[in-house]
Amino acid sequence: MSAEIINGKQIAEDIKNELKDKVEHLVSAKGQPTLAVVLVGEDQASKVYVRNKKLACEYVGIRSLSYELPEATTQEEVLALVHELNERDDVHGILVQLPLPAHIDDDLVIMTIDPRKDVDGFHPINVGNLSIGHDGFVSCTPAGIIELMKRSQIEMSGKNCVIIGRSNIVGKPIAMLMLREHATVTVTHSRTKNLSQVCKQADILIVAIGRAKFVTKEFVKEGAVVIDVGINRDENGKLCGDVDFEDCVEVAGAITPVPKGVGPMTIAMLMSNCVKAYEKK
Ligand SMILES: NC(=O)C1=CN([C@@H]2O[C@H](COP(=O)(O)OP(=O)(O)OC[C@H]3O[C@@H](n4cnc5c(N)ncnc54)[C@H](OP(=O)(O)O)[C@@H]3O)[C@@H](O)[C@H]2O)C=CC1
Ligand SMILES: Nc1nc(=O)c2c([nH]1)NC[C@@H]1CN(c3ccc(C(=O)N[C@@H](CCC(=O)O)C(=O)O)cc3)C=[N+]21
Ligand SMILES: [Mg+2]
Repeated sequence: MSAEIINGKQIAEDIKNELKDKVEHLVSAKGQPTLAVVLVGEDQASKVYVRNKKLACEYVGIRSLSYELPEATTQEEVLALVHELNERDDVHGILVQLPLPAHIDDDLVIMTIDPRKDVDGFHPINVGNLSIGHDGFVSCTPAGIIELMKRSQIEMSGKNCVIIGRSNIVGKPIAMLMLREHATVTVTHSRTKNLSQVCKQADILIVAIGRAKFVTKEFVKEGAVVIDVGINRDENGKLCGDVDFEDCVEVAGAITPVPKGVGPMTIAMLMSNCVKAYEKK
């Protein structure tokens, strides 16, 4: 039996269409919803994401302002720009593409963003609200994973969920969200012993490591749901996930591909957060 392949691209399209409708009805006296995107330096992958974000904005009816700054931009200059965007009434969302160049402190920049404009959900206020179950911005990739499962009728309540990765932008927030969905959650990382055996207990396995095709079928229980967050290049330079798709598709019950899985959902949820920031204004 081969797994159901979850079409993240299609679900993301559905969400963007819903948002486009919503924005059409909302836009009136308040002016157009606006996202400011800040990119520092020449990272090629970042440029691709930023372009995808702009295209999504255009589609949904969100105005995007883009600030593409040279690698040599100082921390003070980035902070000054964030302050300026915080102050502007016509800017509803601010996204500073990570990672920033090494001479700039990511945490300091994130903390400077007005939490009400923090559509990435990275500010400590938003992270705190998520962990105590209060309303706020939830980071886009984890929010996208939950939405993907809901719209694919995947039951989360009472299920055994194992996450590989404990980063602030994926592993930790997805753990909080899966708890909120009443899953039993295990978070694993590079010091976890017997990783494949722990993963094999999972009904839902979420993988966010950053290593091409790391997860093979030895990690996957028969019929499990496998969510692949990884974005890597394989030995031929082709985009691939952290999961060895060809190997795992045989044992999993459902699986997300890379590309066209979690990635497009991240962008759809960013659009959703921008509309939310605009509505709250
Ligand atoms: N699709 C999307 O929208 C997005 C995709 N990504 C992708 O997801 C992946 C993960 O990103 P991110 O969370 O930022 O990465 P980080 O590098 O911040 O975190 C990686 C995590 O994986 C763990 N890890 C590394 N090696 C192993 C190993 N051999 N065994 C078990 N655990 C291991 C690390 O453990 P430890 O903490 O012990 O070091 C760490 O917790 C990347 O490929 C990234 O490109 C990221 C964001 C959005
Ligand atoms: N402040 C900030 N917020 C982020 O949300 C953020 C970030 N920084 N830095 C980098 C990561 C990564 N990320 C992705 C977004 C879309 C795709 C995506 O659209 N992927 C397509 C393929 C894209 C391609 O062709 O390369 C897919 O998987 O189908 C992937 C990864 C957001 N991130
Ligand atoms: Mg840095």
